Amino acid sequence: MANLLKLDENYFANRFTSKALALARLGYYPPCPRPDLVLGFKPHCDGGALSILFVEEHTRGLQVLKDGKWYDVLCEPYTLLINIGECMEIMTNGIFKSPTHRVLTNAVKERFSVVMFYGVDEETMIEPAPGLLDEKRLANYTKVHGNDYYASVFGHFRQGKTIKDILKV
Ligand SMILES: O=C(O)CCC(=O)C(=O)O
Ligand SMILES: [Fe+2]
Repeated sequence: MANLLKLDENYFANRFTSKALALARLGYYPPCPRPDLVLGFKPHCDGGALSILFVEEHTRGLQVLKDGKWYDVLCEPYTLLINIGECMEIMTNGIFKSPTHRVLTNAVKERFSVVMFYGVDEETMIEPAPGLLDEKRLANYTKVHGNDYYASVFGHFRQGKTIKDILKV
C-alpha cells in the first residue's frame, strides 16, 4: 500500500512494532428463525488498520455497503478476505476506504468465521501520512493519539458511530 501511494515503503510497516495490536474474533452465528428481523452483526467499519477474515467454505452472510446498497461478499473456499480498517483510511487520508459491512443471519445454516484484526502501535499518532499532503491535498482527518483512538473504538461501535466520521475535518 505504501508503494502504491509512493510513500517510503516502510511508512506503514514501521507503525506495526511489537507493541502493535492483534486481536482474534471467532464468530459463531447460529441459525436464526427470523433473518428478516435479526442481523448477525450490525453495520460497522472495522476500527483497526487491516482485518483478515476467514469464512467457512460456501457460507454467505457477509455484505458490504456501496452507494446505499448492500452487496453479498462471496468468499471462495480457502481464501482470506482482507478488509481495510478505519485507521488505514485515516492514514491514507481517505484514498483507501474502510467499507461498511454487516452479517446477515440464516434460517437454516449456522456460520463460522475467524477474523484477525491488526492495529498500529498504540503509542503511534494516527494521522494522514504527511507524504500525502501538500497545499492542494489537505488532511481530511484530524490526528489522534493511538491510545485515545483505541480507547474510543468500542464505545463508538456501541453507539453505532464510526471514528473516521468523527475525525473528519
Ligand atoms: O463474521 C464475519 O464474517 C465478519 C465479522 C466482522 O465484521 C467483524 O468481526 O468485524
Ligand atoms: Fe467487521
